[in-house]
Amino acid sequence: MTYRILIPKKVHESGIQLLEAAGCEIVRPPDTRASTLREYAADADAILARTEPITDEVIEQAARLKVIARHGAGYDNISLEKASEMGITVTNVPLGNTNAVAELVVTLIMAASRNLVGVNREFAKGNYEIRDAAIGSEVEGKTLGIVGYGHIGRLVSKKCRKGLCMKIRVYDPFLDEATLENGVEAVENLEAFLAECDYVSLHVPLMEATRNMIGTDQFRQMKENCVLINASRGGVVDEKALLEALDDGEIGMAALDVFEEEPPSSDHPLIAHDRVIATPHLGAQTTEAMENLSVAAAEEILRVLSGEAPLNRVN
Ligand SMILES: NC(=O)C1=CN([C@@H]2O[C@H](COP(=O)(O)OP(=O)(O)OC[C@H]3O[C@@H](n4cnc5c(N)ncnc54)[C@H](O)[C@@H]3O)[C@@H](O)[C@H]2O)C=CC1
Ligand SMILES: CC(=O)C(=O)O
Repeated sequence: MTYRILIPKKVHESGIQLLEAAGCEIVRPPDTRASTLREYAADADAILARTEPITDEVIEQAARLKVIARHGAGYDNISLEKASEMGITVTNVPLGNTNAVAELVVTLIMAASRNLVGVNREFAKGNYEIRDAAIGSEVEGKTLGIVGYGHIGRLVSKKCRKGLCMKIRVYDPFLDEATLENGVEAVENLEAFLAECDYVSLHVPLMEATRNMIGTDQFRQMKENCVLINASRGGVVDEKALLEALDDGEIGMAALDVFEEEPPSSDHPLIAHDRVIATPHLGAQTTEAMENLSVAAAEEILRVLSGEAPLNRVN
C-alpha cells in the first residue's frame, strides 16, 4: 500500500527522501487555507505540519489519517482534542531546533543591547553621526530573566551565563529544581522576578495559562529599560499592551520573533517600531535545524505507519 503524506509547507529535502525511499507519495497542496487542507487531508495517511493551523475542520473528515507529525517543538497549531478523538497520533520534535532558537535569542539580546538594527537603519540613510547617539549598554553582569526553563530556556540560560557572563533568574512554576544549573536562581513570584530583570526572554508553550501572560500589569512591573525577547509564541504577549508599554516608556525595547497572527499584517505597528527588532519566526530557520526537523518528523511518520510507537507523542 502506498501511503499519502500531506506536506503543506516547504521542508528540508532529506525528510522527503526518507519518505519516498519508504514508498510514500508526497502530496503538496497549493496553499494552506483550512478549506484546501481539509480537501487534501481527506485521503492522506499522514501530515507533516509546520506552523499552518491543523484545525478540527482540517482533520474531521480525514478518515485515513493516522499521524500528524509536527516539524518542531510547539504544537499549539494542532487540534489535539480532535486528533485524539479520531485516534490520530500527534508527535513533535522536542530538540531539533533548540540550539537554533537559543542562538537567535543570544543574537537578539546582543542586537538590542547596541540597538544594532536602529543604528543600521540610520547609517544606511547616510547618518554616520548616529554613532554619537548610539550609546548601548553591556550585557555582562546584567540580569536575564527566563520565563519557562525547558529545553530552550535552559540552553539560553547556559549560553548567556557562560558565554555572556549574565546573571540568570528563572520563572517556571513547574520547575524541576534538579535541572537548575549552579548560579541560576529561581524566583517564585512573577512580579518580583520581572522587577529584577534587565532582559526577559519568554520560552513557554502557548496554552490557556500562558496566553497574554505578559500584559499591562507585567510591563508596569518591569524596569523602564528592560528588553523583552519573545521567541516562543506571539499569543504569550498582549501585543496592544506591549505597544503601549514601549510608547509610554515603561520598557526599553522588544525583540520579537513571533506574532499573535502569522504572518502579521504589513502595517503591524510593532514591526516598524523604532524600539523593536522584529524577525519573521526565524527561530528554527538554520540549515542544521531544518534538516533535523524534517528527518525526525519523517521518521515519526514512518514509525506510526509501520505500527511502531513514535518517540515523541504529545496526545
Ligand atoms: N521561534 C521559534 O522558531 C520557536 C519557538 N518555539 C516555542 O518555544 C516554546 C518552548 O520550547 P521548549 O523549550 O522546547 O519547550 P519545553 O516544553 O521544553 O519547555 C517549556 C517550559 O515552559 C514551562 N512553563 C509552562 N507553563 C509555564 C508558565 N505558566 N509559566 C512559566 N513557565 C511555564 C514548562 O514548565 C517548561 O519548563 C515551544 O512551545 C514553542 O512554542 C520552539 C521552537 C522554535
Ligand atoms: C518552529 C517552531 O516554532 C517550533 O518548533 O515550535
